[in-house]
Amino acid sequence: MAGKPKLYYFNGRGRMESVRWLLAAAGVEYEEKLFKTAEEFENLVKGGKLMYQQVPMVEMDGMCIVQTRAILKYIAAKYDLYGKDLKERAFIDMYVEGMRDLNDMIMFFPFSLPEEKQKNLSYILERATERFFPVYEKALKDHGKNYLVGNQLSWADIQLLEIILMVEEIKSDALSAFPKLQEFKVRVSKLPRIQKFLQPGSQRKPPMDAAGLEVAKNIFKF
Ligand SMILES: COc1ccc(CSC[C@H](NC(=O)CCCN)C(=O)NCC(=O)O)cc1
Repeated sequence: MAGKPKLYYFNGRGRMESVRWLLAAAGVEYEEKLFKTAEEFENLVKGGKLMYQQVPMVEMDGMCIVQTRAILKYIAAKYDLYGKDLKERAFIDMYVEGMRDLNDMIMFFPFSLPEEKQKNLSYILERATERFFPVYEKALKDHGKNYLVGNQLSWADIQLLEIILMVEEIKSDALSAFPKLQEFKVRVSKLPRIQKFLQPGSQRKPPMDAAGLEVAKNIFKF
């Protein structure tokens, strides 16, 4: 019997948070190997398990999977969160890739120069509310079902809830013009596995703060 997946990363969201969300939505328990220092990370690199000497890395099913998209695709396919056919999979990919574009803007925002923070924040919110959220609002409206793709929960729904909550951390009323997204957020947040992941004390990580940023900079030598 294979053991639980092991997630190798630092104690922050970074590029691993979407993996945490997807495993939680799949109902899969996992262990975290959270390194705190550059030395610990270098020892992991020396151990030879990192194909490109980079993390995130997820050890599962006898593999050391690296590259966040590769990890997410494997988990989505394995746990029936990747649509029922190629066309559904294509829509899931289109949706999650757009969400990744927005996620990357938010993920790297803490690295903004002080004099650019306000400009960058405005840019993130403009893109979220003018480019990305309208796509998912329309998709929910046109599809007329509870989920973005097909008639069951998929990776795209999990990623959408994650990005909605991240944008609301920046601007709490970000969904004010998106009634379908508001309904979606309430509905998906109530799914038992998601509800459990959203509870305090879960393996979900908080937004990056100044201390966490310094840890990441020290580990990865930004
Ligand atoms: C707060 O947001 C972040 C974003 C990224 C990171 C660093 S993730 C670790 C990095 N991995 C990658 O760049 C993977 C890219 C694959 N396409 C890493 O392992 N850096 C070490 C190195 O590149 O040598 C930390 C906090």
